[in-house]
Formats: sequence, structure tokens, C-alpha cells
Amino acid sequence: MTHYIQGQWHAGKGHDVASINPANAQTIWTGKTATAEQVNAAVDAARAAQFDWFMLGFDARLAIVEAYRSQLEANKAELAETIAQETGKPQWETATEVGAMIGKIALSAAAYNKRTGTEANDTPAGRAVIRHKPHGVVAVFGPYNFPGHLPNGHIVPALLAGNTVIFKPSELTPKVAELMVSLWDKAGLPAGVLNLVQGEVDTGKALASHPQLDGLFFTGSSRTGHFLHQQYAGHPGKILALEMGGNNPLIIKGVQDIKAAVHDILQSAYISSGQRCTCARRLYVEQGEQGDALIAMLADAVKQIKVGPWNAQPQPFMGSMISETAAKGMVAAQTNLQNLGGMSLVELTHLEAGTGLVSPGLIDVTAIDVLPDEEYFGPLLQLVRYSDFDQAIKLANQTRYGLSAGLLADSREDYDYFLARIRAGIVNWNKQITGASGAAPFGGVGASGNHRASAFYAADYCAYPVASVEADAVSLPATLSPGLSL
Ligand SMILES: NC(=O)c1ccc[n+]([C@@H]2O[C@H](COP(=O)([O-])OP(=O)(O)OC[C@H]3O[C@@H](n4cnc5c(N)ncnc54)[C@H](O)[C@@H]3O)[C@@H](O)[C@H]2O)c1
Ligand SMILES: O=CCC[C@H](NC(=O)CCC(=O)O)C(=O)O
Repeated sequence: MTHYIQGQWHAGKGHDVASINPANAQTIWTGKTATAEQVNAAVDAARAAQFDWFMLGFDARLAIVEAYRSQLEANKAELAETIAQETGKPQWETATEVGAMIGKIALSAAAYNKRTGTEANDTPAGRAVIRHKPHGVVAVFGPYNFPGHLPNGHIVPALLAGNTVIFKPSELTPKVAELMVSLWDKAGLPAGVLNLVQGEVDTGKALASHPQLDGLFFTGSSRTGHFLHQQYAGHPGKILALEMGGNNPLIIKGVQDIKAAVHDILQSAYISSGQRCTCARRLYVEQGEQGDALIAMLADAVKQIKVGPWNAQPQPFMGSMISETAAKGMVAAQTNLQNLGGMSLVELTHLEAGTGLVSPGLIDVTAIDVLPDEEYFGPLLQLVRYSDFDQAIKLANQTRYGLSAGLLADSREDYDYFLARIRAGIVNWNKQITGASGAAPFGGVGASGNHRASAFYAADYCAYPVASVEADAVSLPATLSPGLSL
């Protein structure tokens, strides 16, 4: 089992790949990548299956998608454990990931009808009908940080809309992808409707550049997303949805309950070991005693965050990062900020060689004139002290990204002021900035996306509108246009 093409499992014909448990460096999955020939076969299978899948109709497609939901329910413990093992995220958290996958089915069905349903109105010109049709054959690219939930958030709405799919998961999470697709297989999905090709960048490139694709739905880094955007330039007929990273700000202003504020900061910056696109990367705290008190409590709380393997008991808040390479990357990011003038209040450290286990870090970067506008994808929060609210908002907006942003402040007026000026697709008030709702659109501006919001609005990029004017029979109009006689 590795690749799933035309309803059959195939071994890869490319090179060897392995998946490593980042908490203990043990190999948990091995396989061979899909070659370009196998990618072609997957696209051919999706093309051959597409029209029949569409013609089944929404209700029949929904019935199969609901059978997949039953499979998710029946196998949720195994799926949560596999995600934990492969990503390093603690089990309490991967259980919520599987919960989000299950919840996605009803949300996507509702979104299909609400965002892309059918509407008919009688007009003097005839019956005006709006319908939606699938694009055809689409590729779904997934990231490693939510290897189940995020590809699922493209696949489910794409299939409901009548598309067929070729799924290329992150090379770091092949085992989760295999399990997820096996649940679709058990749900009775017709052959060719969903295909899985595994591999690294080569496989990704072979799929993304395939001329037979009608669209590509991508969740991943801004770097890869920009590369795909360039690749799709000159192809206006193909739909490209890009969900990318962020360099997300969180501003604190005039909060009485600093303990509650500290809690929201921890949940914003350190959940999933900082490996969420919505995580707070930059924290803006007012100069002065109240700010000092909040920072002292925050530093203390950061030091107390429990870090450990995904299956440790009692459960840690932070598991391992995805890999030792990622852990070393975060240490390097911190060193870079220190060299630029940042002062660590809590030092991020690589806890165990060979693993992705790191302790969380908090660094005061107020002294750095121009902060690197990078998404440091891990548990390192950059603190900036500000003197007035306008300055804080201006600094918060100094990023090419625009995914999430938040304000913790007791004043509604402050929030209205912030909301009007901040540039981001997710803007929260007195709530953590992670954990976005699947019942709302999810996407960012700037380098965070290409204006194709996902989650509840994923339905929009899964179908195109068809406008018709219809009558049961041809009929002559009461009056003919000047110059016509019949
Ligand atoms: N906005 C969102 O919804 C969202 C959600 C989760 C993660 N992310 C972002 O994802 C990133 C972490 O995920 P990642 O490291 O897995 O992302 P990534 O860009 O490295 O990989 C994403 C996918 O693209 C494939 N890929 C990589 N290079 C490719 C190429 N040249 N051509 C075709 N395919 C290619 C990968 O194999 C993988 O399947 C972070 O930046 C995070 O912010 C964004
Ligand atoms: O890592 C990026 C996604 C993080 C996650 N967002 C969602 O789950 C969006 C909602 C959805 O797709 O259903 C978060 O905000 O924590």
C-alpha cells in the first residue's frame, strides 16, 4: 500500500522514502515515491471517473461522503494515534483534529447548498436559473501540520461538488494519508474518484504541472504557494486556491484580567508547538507597569509549559515539532533574532538530539529596527513593547502576510479602531487567534493566500456558476425587434 489509483493500491516505482516518528526517531512507514508515469495514471483515472461522479447527483455523492464520515467515526482512535505518531502532536490535540474532520462533512454539505446551490426565478425573459458545476479534475496538496484535517477540508467539498481528486500529501505524513484514503475506499467511493500519489517535491511538480488538471487546491508554505502561482500564470482557465502561512500579530491593550490574557497568548503562540498557520508570531505589549506585569506572568507560564512525546502521561501541552530539522531551524531563527539585537526572556532549546522536541521560547525584539518578515513556524514568540496604539497597529501591519491578527483589550472602542485598520483575513477580539471555525471562511490576504478563502467558503472554489434562461418550449415574442418579419 502506498499509492491509490483507480481504486487499487499500488507500490511506488520511484525512490525509497520513510516517515519518522519525530518524538523518538523511529521509522514508522516506508515506501517508494510515485513516478511521473504513476502520476499520469492517477490523473487519467480521475478524468475517466469524473463525469459519472458528477452525474450521480449531489444526494448520492453526499451518501458516500457520509459513509466516509461513519468510517472516520469508527476509526477515530486509530486515526488520532497515527496523526500523533507521525506529527508529534499530543493525543488530546489529534483527537480534536479528527473531530474537525468529522465535523467537516456536515459543514461542507451545508456550504455546498448555501454557497453554490441552485436557484430559479421567473422573470419576463424566462426562467432564470443559477446552477453550479464542478471544475473537473483537481489536485489537492496538503501540509504536514494538519495532515488529516486540512487536505480533508479541500477533498470533501471538492468531491461533494462533483470533482474528482488526486491527493498529494506532505512527504512527512504519508501514513496518515494512506489511512485516510483507505477509509474513503471502505466507504465505497467509486474507483478513480479519489486517487493518492505520495512523494516529495518531484512528485508534487509532476502533479502540479500536469496539463489535464482543471484546478489545484494547496495548503502549505508561502514559498511553495508562490512557486505554484507563477507556474499557473498564463492559465486563467485553471482554478488555483492557495492557503499559505502568516506572520501573525497579537496586540495587548488595557486588559484587567492579565491571567486570562496570558492564557490566550499561550493558546495563540504555542499550541501545536507553534506549527499552525494562525499562530501568533509577534506580540505587542504596551510600555509601562501593566505591560511589565503581564510579561512577567507570561514568561513564567511559558517556562511551565509541559513538553513531551505525543503519548506521554500526563499529556503535554506541546508535543514534538515535525522533525529534528524543523527543531534546529527554530534554534537558528532564535539565534538570528538574538544576533539582530533580540533578548531572550525564555530561551527556546532543542531538548533531545534526533528528535523534534523543543522547549517554547519568548524573545524581546523591541530593539530590532526592522524585524525579519518571516514565518518562524514553531514555538517562538517575538515580543515588541509599544508606546501608543497607532504605533502598535502600524507595526502589526508591517508584514507581507495577512492571515490572522488579534486584540486583547477591554474596550470595544479599541477593538473597532483595530478592526478598521488591521489587514488580515481572521481578526479576533479577546480570543486566541488559533482554532478558527470551519463554519466561517478561512483565508488571508497578502502573501497568505490568493483570495480563495477555504473552510465554509471552500465550496466557492470547488464549482463554477452556470447561469441559464429557460422556457419549456420556444415561443415567439409578442412584438418582434424592428427590422424583423416572420
Ligand atoms: N493558510 C492555511 O490554511 C495553512 C494551513 C496549514 C499550514 N499552512 C502553512 O503550511 C506551511 C507548513 O506546511 P508544509 O511545510 O508542509 O508546506 P510545504 O509548502 O512545504 O508543502 C505543502 C505541500 O506542497 C508540496 N510541495 C512542496 N514543494 C512543491 C513544489 N515545488 N511543487 C509542488 N508541490 C510542492 C509538498 O510536498 C506538500 O505536499 C506553513 O507555512 C503554514 O503556515 C497554511
Ligand atoms: O495551520 C493552519 C490551520 C489552523 C486552524 N485553522 C482551521 O482549522 C480552519 C478551519 C477549517 O479549515 O475548517 C486554526 O486556526 O487553528
